Amino acid sequence: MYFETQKLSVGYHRRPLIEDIDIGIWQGGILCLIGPNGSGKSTILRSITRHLTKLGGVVAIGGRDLDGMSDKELARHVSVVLTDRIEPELMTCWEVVAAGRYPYTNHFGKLSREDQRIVEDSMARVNALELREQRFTELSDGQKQRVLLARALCQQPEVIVLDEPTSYLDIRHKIELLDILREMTASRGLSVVLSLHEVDLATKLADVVVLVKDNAIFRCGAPEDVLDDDTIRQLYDIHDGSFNLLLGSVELCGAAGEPRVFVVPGEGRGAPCFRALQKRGLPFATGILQRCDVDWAVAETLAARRYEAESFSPPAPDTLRAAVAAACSSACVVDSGAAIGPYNRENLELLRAAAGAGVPVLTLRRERLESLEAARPFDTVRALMDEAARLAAGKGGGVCPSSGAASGAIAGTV
Ligand SMILES: Nc1ncnc2c1ncn2[C@@H]1O[C@H](COP(=O)(O)OP(=O)(O)OP(=O)(O)O)[C@@H](O)[C@H]1O
Repeated sequence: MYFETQKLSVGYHRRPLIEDIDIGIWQGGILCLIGPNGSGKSTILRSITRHLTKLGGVVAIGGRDLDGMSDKELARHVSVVLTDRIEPELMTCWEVVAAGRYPYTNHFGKLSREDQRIVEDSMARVNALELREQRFTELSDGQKQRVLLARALCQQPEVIVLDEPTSYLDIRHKIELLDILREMTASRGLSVVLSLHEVDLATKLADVVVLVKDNAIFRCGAPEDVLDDDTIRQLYDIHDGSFNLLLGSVELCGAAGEPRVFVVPGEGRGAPCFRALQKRGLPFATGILQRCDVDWAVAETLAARRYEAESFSPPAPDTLRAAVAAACSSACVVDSGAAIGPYNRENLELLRAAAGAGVPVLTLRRERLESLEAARPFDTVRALMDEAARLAAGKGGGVCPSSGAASGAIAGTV
């Protein structure tokens, strides 16, 4: 490993917070700490960079113990972007970035032409050149973050340490930051050690993730091997709602209770309907859901009841029968508008059965489906859900299907 810690112990007032930290990353690699608030990520990063005195162990770069380096020497090897907001009175952004050249300048701190070129280049890399004459204290948090990154790059370090560098950045600047780090690791062999709160970004950026929890390194390894939905639930003690790593999406807790609305999903079109129902506090059932559909992952958390089939397969007859019965006894059925083909034709049967049983079918579909003329089209999810909510509250005045009608529909379907 190019950068590594051996039996590192970190903490405050001589009291260890985390001990025996053995982590490392190769030249050109990215190591990312993730974990809940207060788990110790910043403490580890500050101890690595000597902003905090470590309580024991070794931090080394290229086999050299950092303890043996002067501050200036350390600054040539390691640069740092921490969460502390520096407030340099009256300094322009150019001057803040130029301060990153101090490990290379003489006693008078005079910048050579080459130094000036590097400052300019670093600012250009983070798209901050237009801020050069502005006072640092007058920038937004996101702009400050970019200027501080430019300063860290300007130090031309071998290792860059960043504590939650994305926290103030909008989506575009987050992507840009991650691109810059990836480009620097690939082109210059820079090693990166950082902490992130966005687990999904960590999976996309890091070569190694270190999961920090309960005063210990909980797990460590390649994100592909270490991170899954279960591990994340454990890491963050998630009980309500869920996090889906594949989609990088957080889902809140779904409404519990007897479903009054039935959603026919597919192609990810079910998910916006599920979320709209969740926001209205309406429990819903959904089917037929295929495991390969992204709707499946969202429904797993939000649906009160699910009727499922294996990927690219028809549902089991019992499942279909139960789904039809559920749809036919709902206050309304929502057709999310997914294309119907050989692998999900049962969903069309389901819609027809519900319509045949007199259940209002509300659809987001643009084209009318054959033998589903009774479906009421809606242009927006919101308008449709307003109607679904009205019907679910029993204000529809529509037909409440008799059990006879429902069973007839089921018999005709299956
Ligand atoms: N200066 C300090 N003195 C004593 N304890 C501290 C100090 N700074 C932080 N701590 C404690 O150390 C623990 C770890 O804090 P740390 O800031 O490292 O967590 P973190 O994982 O970076 O959290 P977050 O995700 O919220 O930034 C916390 O319990 C915190 O209260």
